[in-house]
Amino acid sequence: MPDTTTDATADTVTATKALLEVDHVTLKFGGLTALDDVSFEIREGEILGLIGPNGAGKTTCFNVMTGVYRPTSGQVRFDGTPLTKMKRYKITKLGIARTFQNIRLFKSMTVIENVLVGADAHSKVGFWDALLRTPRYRRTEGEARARAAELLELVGIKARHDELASNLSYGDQRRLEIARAMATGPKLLCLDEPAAGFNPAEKVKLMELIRKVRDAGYTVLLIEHDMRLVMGVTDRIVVLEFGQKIAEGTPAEIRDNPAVIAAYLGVDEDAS
Ligand SMILES: Nc1ncnc2c1ncn2[C@@H]1O[C@H](COP(=O)(O)OP(=O)(O)OP(=O)(O)O)[C@@H](O)[C@H]1O
Repeated sequence: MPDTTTDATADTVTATKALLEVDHVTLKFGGLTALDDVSFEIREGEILGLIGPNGAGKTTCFNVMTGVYRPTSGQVRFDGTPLTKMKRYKITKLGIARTFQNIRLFKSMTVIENVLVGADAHSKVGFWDALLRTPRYRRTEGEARARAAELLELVGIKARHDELASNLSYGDQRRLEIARAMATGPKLLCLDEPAAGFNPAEKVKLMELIRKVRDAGYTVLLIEHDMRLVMGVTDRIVVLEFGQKIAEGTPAEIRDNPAVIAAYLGVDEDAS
């Protein structure tokens, strides 16, 4: 686990390649500029936090990265490939997965079935293979189940694989959402406020899980309101305010940044 508060670690992170690049992205909703010439990158293997006060543009930025919105100008590149005109399912196939602020599970399916739905999005088995239950289909299905079980193990809910998703606690439903997103085989996992509604003990467990996910080889983007969680788990942080990037750096740098403090305290930077 890298200690990202040291300069040496910051240098190490700098040396890794950019997995996703947000390049001068502007997005307008009618007269409102939700993102204003925003640029930053997510580096392979890091946990990047995207923070900012309410309405700063975090979700919009997330939606641009995952193909929900197209930027008015600028470009997003993933592994060097421009995403700007790509359909959402193609973006998933390229290797970007996300969870949602409001949990979106199939509540009447079992826990493992929810993960298998995610895996299906990535499956190479065709319609006829599935219909005729060909050996190729059965082999693939077996592999998908084993993989789904591994993911449930990773997020800590394997013992409950046969339960209905609706029977899980709120915290475990969020864990299941993460496992389902990981089942699409992403390189980049985007978590949209995963700690919403969590108590402090659940937040500590979530931090452990996020680190575990990164240590398993994923790059993680985290939008989160809880500062303690963001500061405790990320390698770097990008801060938005009124659609503009106002700061970028390690948690220690962000904590001491006057523009960030002013944005969060709601005071005028010049007056502070
Ligand atoms: N679909 C939309 N149509 C019009 N305006 C929108 C739309 N989505 C977001 N906005 C506006 O864009 C700005 C940025 O919103 P966004 O939801 O990205 O902020 P946020 O940082 O995620 O906020 P929060 O922390 O409250 O979730 C806000 O002023 C919001 O009202």
